[in-house]
Amino acid sequence: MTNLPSSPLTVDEAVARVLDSARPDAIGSEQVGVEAAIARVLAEPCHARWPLPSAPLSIMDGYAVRSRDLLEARDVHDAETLAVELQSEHESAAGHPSTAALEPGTCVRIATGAVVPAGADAVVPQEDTRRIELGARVLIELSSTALAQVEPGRWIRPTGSDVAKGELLLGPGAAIGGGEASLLAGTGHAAVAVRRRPIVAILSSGDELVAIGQTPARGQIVSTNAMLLGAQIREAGGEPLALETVPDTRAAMRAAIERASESADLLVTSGGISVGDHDLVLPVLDELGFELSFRKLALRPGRPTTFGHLPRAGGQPLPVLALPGNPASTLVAFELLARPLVRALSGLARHRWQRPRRLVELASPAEGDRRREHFVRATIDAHGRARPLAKQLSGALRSIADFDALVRVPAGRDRVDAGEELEALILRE
Ligand SMILES: Nc1nc2c(c(=O)[nH]1)N[C@H]1C(S)=C(S)[C@@H](COP(=O)(O)OP(=O)(O)OC[C@H]3O[C@@H](n4cnc5c(N)ncnc54)[C@H](O)[C@@H]3O)O[C@H]1N2
Ligand code: MOO
Repeated sequence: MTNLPSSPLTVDEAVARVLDSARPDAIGSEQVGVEAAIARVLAEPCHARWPLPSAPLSIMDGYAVRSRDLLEARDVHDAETLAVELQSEHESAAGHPSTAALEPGTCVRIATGAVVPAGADAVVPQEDTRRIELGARVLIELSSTALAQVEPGRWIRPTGSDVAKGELLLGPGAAIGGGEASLLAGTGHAAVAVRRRPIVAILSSGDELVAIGQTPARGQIVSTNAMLLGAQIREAGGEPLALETVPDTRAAMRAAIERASESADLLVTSGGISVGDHDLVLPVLDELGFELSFRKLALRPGRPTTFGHLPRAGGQPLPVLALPGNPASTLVAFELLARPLVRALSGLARHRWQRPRRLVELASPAEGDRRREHFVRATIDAHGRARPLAKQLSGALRSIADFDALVRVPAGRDRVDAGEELEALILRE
């Protein structure tokens, strides 16, 4: 049987315990196409298979030149402008490099992104030139600006200047977004090894719950927590596994937990974790050999939040976070405890497990709690100030809709006045 600790843990202590127990290495990886890797976590180091750019490329539309010619005219002969012959048959366009080497005293037309031909070592932008037609010949007159600015390498991206061949692109734990996928794909990775998404089983329980779409009878409510948790799990990078809503019977609860234990990397339950006669989550977990880590937190909303591990024959123990059923308690306790755990299990680098926190000024007062830290749901206005929602009861659906931040009112403060600054977790910008 589970022993109750004398004083509840603080949120920070509880988060540390949850994260210390995380075993990300128990979750494997899979090979996916690079586009499918977006929003996933890289599992292995990736090195560039070729340099970028793979040849010297022009940064400007203009003319590829030999800088020696221009520097000689400028520095030796004091020329203010210089006309060079255009090799009009050897244009270098993007995807169509010129194959001819540039002769002294000549230039070729070059487009942005096109390969600089052999012999050329600088580009002169088109706007610093004038085209002169002399019968069949075309001369390009390079202006005084062009002469003043020219130097070897001017307006050219050298081979490997973006990425060298073999360079480490990204390491294990990197979060892959569009930019990272572009870097990988552009250097030869059409497929990459990503971490498997942790499977998070969701179990909601309660005889009062009816399915979404049904009209609840008196005393019944629509079961919304599984959907809420599904959204939070996906946002955290996990894969939700929704178990059916179970009635308040030991047999049904036990069967659902055993099913979760077969395939999940984490089990999150909502409801049935308080001290009522019908609160069966902990008794059933105990029947199954639950190893308790903590049973209660100095957290509002979310006081009865419970965490521990269920042994599994021949495998890693299953971490179980039992969240209170009140919707705000479910949301806040998931955000504070389960989200960092899902991110840890997903293989993300440690500094990305928790949300960044920042100080916000209150635009209106926030209510506190004598014994518990209060995570107040608040909107953030255009000036970055936090305005707590009017309703903060943990059972109020109004208290979890249309807010931007969780503002942290320390335990022991009854009220914090407008104008004061508090730490906040920004959930949406
Ligand atoms: N004597 C005590 N009573 C309570 C205590 C206490 O310390 N001593 N703690 C209170 C606190 S704080 C909370 S929070 C709740 C938590 O209770 P449970 O986790 O056991 O949750 P339930 O009783 O099952 O449900 C609470 C509330 O949430 C609604 N609910 C449940 N599941 C869902 C769902 N899937 N979708 C939407 N809403 C759900 C449920 O209908 C209840 O209204 O305990 C206090 N009591
Ligand atoms: O902790 Mo309960 O979650 O306040 O209502």
